[in-house]
Amino acid sequence: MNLTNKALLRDKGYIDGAWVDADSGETLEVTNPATDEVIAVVPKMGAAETRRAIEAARVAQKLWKRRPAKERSNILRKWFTLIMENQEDLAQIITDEMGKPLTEARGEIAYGASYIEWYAEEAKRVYGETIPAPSDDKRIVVMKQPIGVIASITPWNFPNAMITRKIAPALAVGCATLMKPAEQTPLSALALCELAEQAGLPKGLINCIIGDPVAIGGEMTANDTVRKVTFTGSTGVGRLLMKQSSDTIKKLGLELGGNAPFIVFDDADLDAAVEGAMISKYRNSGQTCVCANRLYVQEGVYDAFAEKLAAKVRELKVGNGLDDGVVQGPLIDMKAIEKVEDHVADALAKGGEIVCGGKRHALGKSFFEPTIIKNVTKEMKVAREETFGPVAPLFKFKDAEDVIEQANDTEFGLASYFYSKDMSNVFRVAEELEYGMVGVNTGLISNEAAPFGGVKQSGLGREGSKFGLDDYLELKYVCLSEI
Ligand SMILES: NC(=O)C1=CN([C@@H]2O[C@H](COP(=O)(O)OP(=O)(O)OC[C@H]3O[C@@H](n4cnc5c(N)ncnc54)[C@H](OP(=O)(O)O)[C@@H]3O)[C@@H](O)[C@H]2O)C=CC1
Ligand SMILES: O=C(O)CCCC(=O)O
Repeated sequence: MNLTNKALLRDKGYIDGAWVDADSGETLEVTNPATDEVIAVVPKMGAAETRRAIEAARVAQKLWKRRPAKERSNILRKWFTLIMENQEDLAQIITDEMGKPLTEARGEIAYGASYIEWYAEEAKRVYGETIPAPSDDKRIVVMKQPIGVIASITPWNFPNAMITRKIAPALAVGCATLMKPAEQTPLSALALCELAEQAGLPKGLINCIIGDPVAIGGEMTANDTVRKVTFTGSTGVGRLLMKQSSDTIKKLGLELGGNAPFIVFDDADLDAAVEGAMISKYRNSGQTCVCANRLYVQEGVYDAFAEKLAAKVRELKVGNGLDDGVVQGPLIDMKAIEKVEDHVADALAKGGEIVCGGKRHALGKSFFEPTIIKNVTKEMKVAREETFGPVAPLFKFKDAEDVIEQANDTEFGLASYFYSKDMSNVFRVAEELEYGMVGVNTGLISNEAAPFGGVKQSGLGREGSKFGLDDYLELKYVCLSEI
């Protein structure tokens, strides 16, 4: 990897301010999915290292929570500045370890850093309240206090931003943290630790454990010192962590799977809808939990939308994310390719028709052709499961009632999108969609000022915005009585 700032390429875990190997000496290889090249070898840690990180965080938090909010804010601000100064190198690390095109990786660095900047500011605004008491001899004071030690587990699809979105609010309010990044993308996490250290974050407040997910997750959830587990990833693992956390009654933040509907009404601006679909569906090659998974197009514009979308999709350049002009990188691994192939084959067997793409890309490895399928029905896997790949299945619908029922017919409830110019339709549909987030006439909804999160089996809690701060705070009620 050809980085300007070589200090960013760390290949050890980070516990209590020290760069460390696994107790066992075992290691994991990090590979570039575009080339299959091994780009780093990192330690494979387990429960014992996790316990040490938790203890370091416990000790560090005692002092950190007492630091004035302004001091915590200044350190976070410095961290933000360092990240932006190193944006190019950090973006290259992302592209090398998970494949997304460099332009998207640069965007992720700015997006991830925006959560640190935002929470550096919000750190100073953790207001309590006084409440009028029901009797004259009492006063009710409500204070907000940091929860304590926070453990985070994050996925490979946003190796930087999913970490900062969790760690920044935690540190801002006075919590201490330990993180377990996905084993496919530990390098972005370690680079963030390096820059946090350079920003002056005291040791023990941020720790990074890489390795066996079952052992690390087991310790994080069983250990009483950890008061909150925050996770982004599949619903299956989220459910498991929730079960495991029940013995110690932890708070949970869960950002889980989605099955986002993207609805185009007859009255929509069709070009805008196509542009939104391109962003929402093909961003990160379809590998985000808010990616459009089911595209519902009203009868009157179905064929026109399919044609316009296909014209854009055929232009997408697939390849190594470091190469000029590439906008679609490889999928994360061959398991991901097999899932996408299975969804496409299932749709074709049940009457779906390929408009473009539909198979592995000629480049080989885990590259897949950007794909559109039409004549899709609710019996197909693409209707029920998150494909997590560059496949746009087009469903046809009659009217608003019909499409709302189909859109809500899923156990998931993360992101949803629709395009319409009729204001009465806009309000009604936005209210009726059972989702935590609704994009109206836009395919891109994520930013640091907005509450990101889902309903139903898409998770618990919100990340980003002023609401995201509350997830790292406990309310303490103090009752003052006259004597
Ligand atoms: N909501 C979202 O943003 C995401 C959704 N997904 C969905 O999940 C599917 C599978 O992707 P995958 O990457 O396997 O997602 P996972 O949920 O398996 O992985 C997410 C994180 O959880 C960790 N993990 C896995 N098993 C456990 C466990 N038993 N205890 C504690 N931590 C665990 C992983 O570690 P390790 O890497 O070491 O296995 C990783 O850090 C995707 O196809 C997609 O549908 C995936 C990623 C993000
Ligand atoms: O896929 C995810 O894990 C969610 C991140 C995407 C976003 O923040 O828009």
